[in-house]
Amino acid sequence: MNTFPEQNPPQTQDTPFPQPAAAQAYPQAYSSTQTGQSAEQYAVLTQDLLQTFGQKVAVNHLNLAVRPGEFFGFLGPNGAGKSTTIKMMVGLLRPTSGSVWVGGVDVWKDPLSARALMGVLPEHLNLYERLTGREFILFAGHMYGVPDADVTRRTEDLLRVLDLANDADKMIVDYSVGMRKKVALAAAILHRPQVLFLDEPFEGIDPVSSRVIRDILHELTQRGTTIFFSSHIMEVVERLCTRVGIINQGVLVAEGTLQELRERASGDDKDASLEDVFLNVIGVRNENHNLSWLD
Ligand SMILES: Nc1ncnc2c1ncn2[C@@H]1O[C@H](COP(=O)(O)OP(=O)(O)OP(=O)(O)O)[C@@H](O)[C@H]1O
Repeated sequence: MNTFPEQNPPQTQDTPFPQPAAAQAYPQAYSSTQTGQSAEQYAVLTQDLLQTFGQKVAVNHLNLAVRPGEFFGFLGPNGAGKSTTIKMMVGLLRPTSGSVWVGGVDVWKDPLSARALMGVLPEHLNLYERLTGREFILFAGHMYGVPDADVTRRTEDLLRVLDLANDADKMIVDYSVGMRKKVALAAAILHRPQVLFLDEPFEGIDPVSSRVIRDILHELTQRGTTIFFSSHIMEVVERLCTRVGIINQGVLVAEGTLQELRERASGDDKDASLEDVFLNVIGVRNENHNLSWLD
């Protein structure tokens, strides 16, 4: 009996890249989730995840397996389905069908246990605008049941390293885009989550804070946290990620280490950048992009 698909469905678009392969990379994940045996071996596991909005298939039978401690970069062009996938993974958007496990917990069957294991920086930040930055981070720590003394100490540490200490007593409504993102990030990591989901964490962040955040994320993975993040910034993904998945039109079109993706997507060009690989995988061709009316 094998009801689980071996691969993601065929791509809707003609690309030079072979079929992706969470199911090939981690076949045991997919052979035994049917019997409920192996989800706990994975930090994040999706099985046949589908999301439709009317006629639009935003995420198309996604099968993805992320191992504990991996730094997984999730790439795709605008509208590819990254945020929709992350929302289904973290319990913000119920899948049309399919399953998601985080830390072995079925997110849609046991959402409270799953949420306790994760930290989330969503695409659209929904912050308590009338709290100060410090109050918001303290509040998040208490919500996750972190002991009082730890909440206080970690909050002050995070405010300091994220360069928010001078604005800690200002209300969030008066924060800049980057400051809001940093305070949301602090709230997402204070309880030392097992799995951290970040949707575009570097958007609107200055280079100094960007470096600090990269260092914090690296440190978290060194200490066992799994990170699943989406980004359009190829250099950051290239520098940080141990594995990368590329989604296009809701379909996972490539997955692997950077080296594997380079070899598969760019043939002999072993020095191809992630940007080259990305453009190759999603099938971008060199076309004339001139605007004739600018002449
Ligand atoms: N609530 C919704 N209702 C209808 N369509 C939606 C909804 N949310 C997302 N979509 C559609 O689903 C597709 C995937 O959107 P999604 O936000 O997941 O893309 P993305 O990869 O995160 O894009 P970006 O990089 O631009 O943030 C898009 O076509 C989008 O218009």
